[in-house]
Amino acid sequence: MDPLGTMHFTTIDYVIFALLLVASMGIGLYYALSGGRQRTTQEFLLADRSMSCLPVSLSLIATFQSAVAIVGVPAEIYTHGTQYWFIGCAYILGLLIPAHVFIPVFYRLHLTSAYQYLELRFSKPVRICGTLTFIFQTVIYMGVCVYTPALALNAVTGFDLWGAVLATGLVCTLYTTLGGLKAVIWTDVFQTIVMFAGQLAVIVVGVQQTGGLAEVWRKVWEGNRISGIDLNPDPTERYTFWTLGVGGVFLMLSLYGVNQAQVQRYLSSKTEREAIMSCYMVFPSLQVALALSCVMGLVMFARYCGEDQFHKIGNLSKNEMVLYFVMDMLQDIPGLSGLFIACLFSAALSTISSAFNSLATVTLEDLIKPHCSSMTEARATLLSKGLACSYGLICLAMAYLTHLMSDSVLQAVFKIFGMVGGPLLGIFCLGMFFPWANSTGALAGLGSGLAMAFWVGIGSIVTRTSGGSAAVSHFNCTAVQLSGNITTAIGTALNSTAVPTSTSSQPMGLQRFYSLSFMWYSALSSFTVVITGLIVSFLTGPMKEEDVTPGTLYPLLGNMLFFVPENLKQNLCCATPLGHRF
Ligand SMILES: O=C(O)CCCC[C@@H]1SC[C@@H]2NC(=O)N[C@@H]21
Ligand code: NA
Repeated sequence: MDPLGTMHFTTIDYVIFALLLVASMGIGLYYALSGGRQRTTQEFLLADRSMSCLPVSLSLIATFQSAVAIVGVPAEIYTHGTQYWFIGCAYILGLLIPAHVFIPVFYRLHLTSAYQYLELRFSKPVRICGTLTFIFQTVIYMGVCVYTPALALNAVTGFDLWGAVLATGLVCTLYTTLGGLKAVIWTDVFQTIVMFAGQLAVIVVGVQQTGGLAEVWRKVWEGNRISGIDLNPDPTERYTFWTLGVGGVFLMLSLYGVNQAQVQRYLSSKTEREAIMSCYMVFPSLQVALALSCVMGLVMFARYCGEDQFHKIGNLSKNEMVLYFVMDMLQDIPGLSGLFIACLFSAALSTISSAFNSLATVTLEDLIKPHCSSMTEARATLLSKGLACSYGLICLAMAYLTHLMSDSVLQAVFKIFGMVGGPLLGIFCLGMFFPWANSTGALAGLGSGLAMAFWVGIGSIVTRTSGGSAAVSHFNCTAVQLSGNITTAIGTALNSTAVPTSTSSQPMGLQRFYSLSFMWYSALSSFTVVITGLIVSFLTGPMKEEDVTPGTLYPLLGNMLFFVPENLKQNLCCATPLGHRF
């Protein structure tokens, strides 16, 4: 094992990587030539609303489990310990609320695009703004998802960067354009299995090569990587139980509650019950995905924390050192490094294919169809295929911009979701829970939410203080004092990889605002939307409940007071309109 760039793939590794691409293409072709042969938008965009909960739930996971998590989470655990694992607590409410609030409303309105809701509840301009916001968020996100695996691979194995980006982008564009949502969902199922297998392989081999479970646990424990629950209420602390467990709920709601890619999967289910079941089934698999990536970070720590190992990865970027670790573990076992490469690209493919398909859906449904209602079904389907294809090419261009991103892609993605997904969550909540909200209020709300989010987000990037630059903890995992020169080596390495330790004097005023943890962006921006939306609605004449389109309100109060008898609720304020019992 000598320095970087000399890790070679054997033929079998390339074969496994090629097999992943061929299998994905095969599924795409199968759905292009079977069933209705993708001749209607109902089939191309919604899989004929015939899906059952198992494939939908695996596709829901795959959509927001990209190479960013596969590479970024282990790097996070390695450098800062297991505090991040507490995001698992956000999955409970983060999936229960979508299952019992958002899915029933969207499913009973029989929508195709989530943003049709905004026109039904408010007006067409609100729908257009929602759609454009979603397109902006998704185009940036998928650029990061394509670039991350290719960049990390290239740095560690010399794997041709643009060859990988092109191969991934083109194969993905092809099978998404050919096979529609059915192909995207079933390739997601296949790719999720490959993702889990690849991570498991690294963990098993890593534990075995680091001296077994007991040895790994001892090193991890002595290297204080196991973080206890951090109840620090300071909102500028990057990851605490509050930023992850509570801030994370808003992040999950913006993704699993109102994001078009996920809503489309709920709508493709054959019944509302199947859609709700798929949301429930996401919970265990998402916990497994989180556990795999966290354990991978712990095994990586145990492997390299020793004084004799650290020099190998001391000067690598976070993402590169994860790939180095993987290649270090799997290099000598034929095919396993190919399996992990397939795992990395499965993560990327399953995310960007969902992005292409959802982008094509909203562009057709929200931006094109309303202006040419006379379009025939065949033309509409052809157009949605053309859209999926053109979004694929845009994605490759976005991939190029991504290498400007900050070192931690995980952090960059959380910021994108917080800054753009948060305001979208806010506008849907404004519509569903507040009957008085009108479309002027909704537009003002969305605008203020985006302004607030971009103010804190850009501010944090400009002043490079997003979420308080936590000090990088020490790497020694043995109680034994390190000999002089090695300590220097570790110290030097730390300086090159360490983020500047948080300044002793707490930042004040605006500086403190900019150092708000990015995990609070979703909550902050969605609250801004709701509060501004309500104020502007009351100022411009609030709507009356009877004027609101039926089925677009979620009787929050009515359902919270489920224990109050119906007749009493009738003459109170918040009767649950019969037939809309959620
Ligand atoms: O694309 C990625 O993998 C990074 C984004 C992660 C999005 C959120 S984080 C909580 C939930 N768990 C996941 O695996 N994805 C979503
Ligand atoms: Na994915």
